[in-house]
Amino acid sequence: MGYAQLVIGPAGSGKSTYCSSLYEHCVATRRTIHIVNLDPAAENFDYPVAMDIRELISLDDVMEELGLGPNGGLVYCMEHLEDNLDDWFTDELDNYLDDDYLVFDCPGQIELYSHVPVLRNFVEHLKRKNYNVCAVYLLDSQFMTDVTKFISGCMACLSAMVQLELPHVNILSKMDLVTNKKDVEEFLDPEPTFLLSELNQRMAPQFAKLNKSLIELVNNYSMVSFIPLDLRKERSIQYVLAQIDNCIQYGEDADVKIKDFDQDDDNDE
Ligand SMILES: Nc1nc2c(ncn2[C@@H]2O[C@H](COP(=O)(O)OP(=O)(O)OP(=O)(O)O)[C@@H](O)[C@H]2O)c(=O)[nH]1
Ligand SMILES: [Mg+2]
Repeated sequence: MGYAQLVIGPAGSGKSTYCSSLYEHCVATRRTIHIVNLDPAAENFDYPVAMDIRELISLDDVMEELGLGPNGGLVYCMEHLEDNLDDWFTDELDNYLDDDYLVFDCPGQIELYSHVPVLRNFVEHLKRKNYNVCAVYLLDSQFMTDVTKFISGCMACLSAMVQLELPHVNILSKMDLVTNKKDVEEFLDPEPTFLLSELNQRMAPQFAKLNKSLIELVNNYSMVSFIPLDLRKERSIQYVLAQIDNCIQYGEDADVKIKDFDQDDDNDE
């Protein structure tokens, strides 16, 4: 059984930075993880890149040869990855062991999470290869200071969840930039009634019915819950990682292995 995090979220929400901090955390705690770059437009990396979509296809070539812009080019690259799941990607995956832990640093284009089925098929492929997969959705805490942004952030997140049908952990990134923690805390695990009254206050009366439906929708998918992440704090990274590990049942198997190992040791004596 392998383990995988699919790190997703809007452009600039901090996905790649999260991946590199997670990598450093794992080095410090002597844990092995491999970070995979799935963003054909990425250029600089603060983590060692275990697999790289840019080895499969070049965004510059695609844009030049097909006359596509950066976003169309990216979608083309991702679809090319989809077409190569059974060969290039499977070959790459074969370099890793059954119990390895992979973290996929995804591009931020929102269409990948709303209606382009590439990531969905990518996840299905990982599952077929016996990986436990968890979606890690990053939302920038800078956009969490008022209820309308919160709801729109939730809707984008929800559309990703409906697409991917994966267990997910929602993270509020860049908490170090939040000066007034109180403003954000209101939105970490909010009561639906609080959200509704905030929303009604913000918007004209004719939206009351729509507001109610929106809050019900977000609430029914039980996804209005975010874990704050402050990358300056080791404890914060550790907590987030523990939640994700729990989601993909990572620790459970590891415990069994340590026990097996100890027993072998005993036998040797
Ligand atoms: N202060 C602060 N800045 C951050 C944090 N995480 C990311 N940033 C900054 O936010 C910007 C975007 O971060 P990235 O990690 O590249 O975001 P991304 O989600 O990978 O972006 P795309 O791949 O373009 O979608 C960079 O300037 C980062 O330095 C954080 O925790 N704190
Ligand atoms: Mg990135």
